[in-house]
Amino acid sequence: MHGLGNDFVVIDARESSLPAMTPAIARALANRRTGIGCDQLILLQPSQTHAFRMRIFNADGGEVEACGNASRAVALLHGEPATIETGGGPITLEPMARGARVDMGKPRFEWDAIPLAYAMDTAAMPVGWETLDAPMAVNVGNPHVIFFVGDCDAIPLDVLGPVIEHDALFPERVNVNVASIAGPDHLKLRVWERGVGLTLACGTGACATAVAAIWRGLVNSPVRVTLPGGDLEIAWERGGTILMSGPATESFRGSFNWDDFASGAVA
Ligand SMILES: N[C@@H](CCC[C@H](N)C(=O)O)C(=O)O
Repeated sequence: MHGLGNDFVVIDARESSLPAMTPAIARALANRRTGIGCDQLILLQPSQTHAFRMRIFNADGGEVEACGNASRAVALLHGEPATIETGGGPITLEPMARGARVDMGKPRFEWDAIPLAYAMDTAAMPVGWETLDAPMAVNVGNPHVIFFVGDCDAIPLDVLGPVIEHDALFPERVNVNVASIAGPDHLKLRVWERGVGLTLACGTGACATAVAAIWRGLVNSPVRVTLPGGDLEIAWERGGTILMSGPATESFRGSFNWDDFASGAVA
């Protein structure tokens, strides 16, 4: 499945049992040369507390807390409204024609909730990397840092993204967003995703960037966020939860031999 070109292998194990997923197996499945190939591996499993549980593994094999685009894809797959469990907290899915609306929960702004390595004002961080400075950090289930720039297409995100992702300021690493204000209700955004790299779209990046722009009074809610893969609409009022709406697509259904990946036969 994919959301705006951010693509996923979704394994539906809600009614079947699987051997334990490991970072090595996730990495092997995500490998575009020798595996199936995806930005994120999504594993659906039973939940004790909610309709089901969505686990997310980045292409580097690391398990993470949230994925906005996959949430819409999973809403489409599930086909009816549901509140589900994720590592970043419960989220509510509402499928729509060719996509979904997702209540992503409340953003967090405390420095230790991002998390950062030490205390600072997360709304105007006194830090910078080359031409990028004074970002805002927001946790929307997963950690994001957001830079507002004149022209986000002019930023060498392929160079600065990995440097910022791995900076010691971010003990759990970070997703790096560069955004430009395209109008009072419109943002343009590019994202360097933690554990993946440049992607065509990042749903949580769009949520975090919209929240940061609304917080700073740069745009109104709802705001259209244009990513390289297409558009999302994000609505957020101070104190409230984030509503994300946009498309999702099922590309194909298939099967694979688990043992090929588990044994290391497929790197
Ligand atoms: N593509 C995702 C975000 C996936 C997780 C992220 N790379 C992280 O490490 O937190 C999205 O659509 O939100």
